[in-house]
Amino acid sequence: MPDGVEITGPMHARFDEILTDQALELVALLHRELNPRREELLARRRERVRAIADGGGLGFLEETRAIREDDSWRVADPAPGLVDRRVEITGPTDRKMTINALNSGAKVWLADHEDANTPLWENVVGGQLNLRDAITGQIDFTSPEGKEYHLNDGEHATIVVRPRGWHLPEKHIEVDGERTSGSLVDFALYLATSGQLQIDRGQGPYFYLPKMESHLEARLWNDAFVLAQDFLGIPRGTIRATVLIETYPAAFEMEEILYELREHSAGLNAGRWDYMFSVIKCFRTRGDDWVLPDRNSVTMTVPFMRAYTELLVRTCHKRGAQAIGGMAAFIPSKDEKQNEFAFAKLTEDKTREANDGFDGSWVAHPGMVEACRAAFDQVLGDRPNQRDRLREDVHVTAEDLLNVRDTPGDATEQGLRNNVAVGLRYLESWLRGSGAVGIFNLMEDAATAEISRSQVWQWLHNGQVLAGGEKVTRELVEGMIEEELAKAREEAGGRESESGRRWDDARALYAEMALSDEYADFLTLPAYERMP
Ligand SMILES: CC(=O)SCCNC(=O)CCNC(=O)[C@H](O)C(C)(C)COP(=O)(O)OP(=O)(O)OC[C@H]1O[C@@H](n2cnc3c(N)ncnc32)[C@H](O)[C@@H]1OP(=O)(O)O
Ligand SMILES: O=CC(=O)O
Ligand SMILES: [Mg+2]
Repeated sequence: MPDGVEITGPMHARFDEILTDQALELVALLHRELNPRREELLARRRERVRAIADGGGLGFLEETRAIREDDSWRVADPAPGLVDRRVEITGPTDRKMTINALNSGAKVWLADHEDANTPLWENVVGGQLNLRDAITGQIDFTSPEGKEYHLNDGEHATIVVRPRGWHLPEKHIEVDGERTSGSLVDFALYLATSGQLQIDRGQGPYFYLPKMESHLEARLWNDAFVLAQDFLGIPRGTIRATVLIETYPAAFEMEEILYELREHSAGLNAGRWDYMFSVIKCFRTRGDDWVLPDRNSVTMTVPFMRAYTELLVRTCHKRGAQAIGGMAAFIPSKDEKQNEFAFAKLTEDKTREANDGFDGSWVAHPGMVEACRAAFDQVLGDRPNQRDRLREDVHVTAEDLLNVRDTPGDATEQGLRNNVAVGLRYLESWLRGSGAVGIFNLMEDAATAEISRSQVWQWLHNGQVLAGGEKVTRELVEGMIEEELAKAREEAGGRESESGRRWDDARALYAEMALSDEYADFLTLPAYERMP
């Protein structure tokens, strides 16, 4: 074990293949060099939230105007495997999903250690083992029912790993007695154990970077890339990273984020669900102009969402970067009518993105890959992307990005109940180690769960009156929590079949997240403390 490094989680079978001396040395190096800055940047986030609560706003930065006005810089050309990204599938890195995602026909697989993953120690290290086995072609799986899974002979999706966001710690690897950063752990373990294998296959270690709130956080990632490449003897610029623009502050720093990462950049993605969460979070105490209607009525065509995606495409293409669309949360359903609806909505969503200039987009389920591809084929044809579509017609202002007031739709009793029902079901699943789950025919993950609890918090603390005339009160929400918990328990098979279930923990956590006066920055932080 390298000096100062301690593993506090169990060493299960084959964990030593991932927790190698070299990988842990890299974790230690990155922790010692970068963790103090990570802590400072997290403190800056808290200051910014305080400033907004005190009446401050968001806007394009004066101090980086020169970067925005300098037309001479571009990001790196797309790396092998990332030239054509018209359809990308996302999902957790368990063994079965890994095989299914790689076989799905998508161009890219976002192998997720963020929104779709509970950072259980077994998932953190086990996911890396699955990735490595997939890259060496030695992955197969037999389900408890006896179904066998192997990689197909054909082309497989390019692997792009999404490490945890800067806010999340890793408690099972300590350096000098301190918890490490989940981001740096996920990044270092993948790079050290699979990076060279990917290079040898003619691709590279590729990442999706989540939940950043400023270009300084992008600079921190870039510094991690440079340090890690030098440490491992990998040429600079080999790593490529696509940044999710999924926080409100980051929407004002898109160009700066591309600039910081330019030799490693693979573009930007519209992380629409976390974006919505961040909008609620940033302005949650600022009154009626900032209150969003029911989650399901905040579509991509409402003014503030439209401004954000238009600016994202414009910014990327101006700098030669790819613009990747957001997640359509629709998943196939066994109900024929519901299924038709899901496919129609997905096609509408992907067609709009393709017409707007996006180079590709996300789906949550293998059953949706073809529909997304078809929508992009219509626009791209044989071209691998449409980076040449500059969208010089787009002129988005700060006011456009901030125009939440003109979002149509109501806050309804049904919307409130749906937030409670989804949040409880999701948290129960998360606490059992499954961070992505299909609920009421939609994909739910950490980002959508954050919306559900934040919206309840905002409506309650804003004294929101629902469309039917009822005011959102603590008693109303508490009553719904009990009712929806009872329904969820019943649907899951009743109390007799509850062994291993965590309904009571989910109720306690949801109530804390939605009702307490002190708003928690991320629900995954207190949730993580409830995990072994
Ligand atoms: C806001 C954001 O960040 S979005 C990105 C993060 N979120 C995600 O990545 C969620 C990805 N999606 C999923 O995890 C899943 O689709 C779920 C959990 C929502 C639904 O999964 P299931 O309940 O298994 O759906 P369903 O039964 O229809 O799946 C059918 C098959 O497709 C597979 N499958 C479903 N989704 C995926 C996926 N994303 N990747 C790989 N395989 C998948 C299932 O494993 C299953 O395989 P099997 O038939 O061999 O058993
Ligand atoms: O990560 C994606 C999102 O929408 O959130
Ligand atoms: Mg997200």
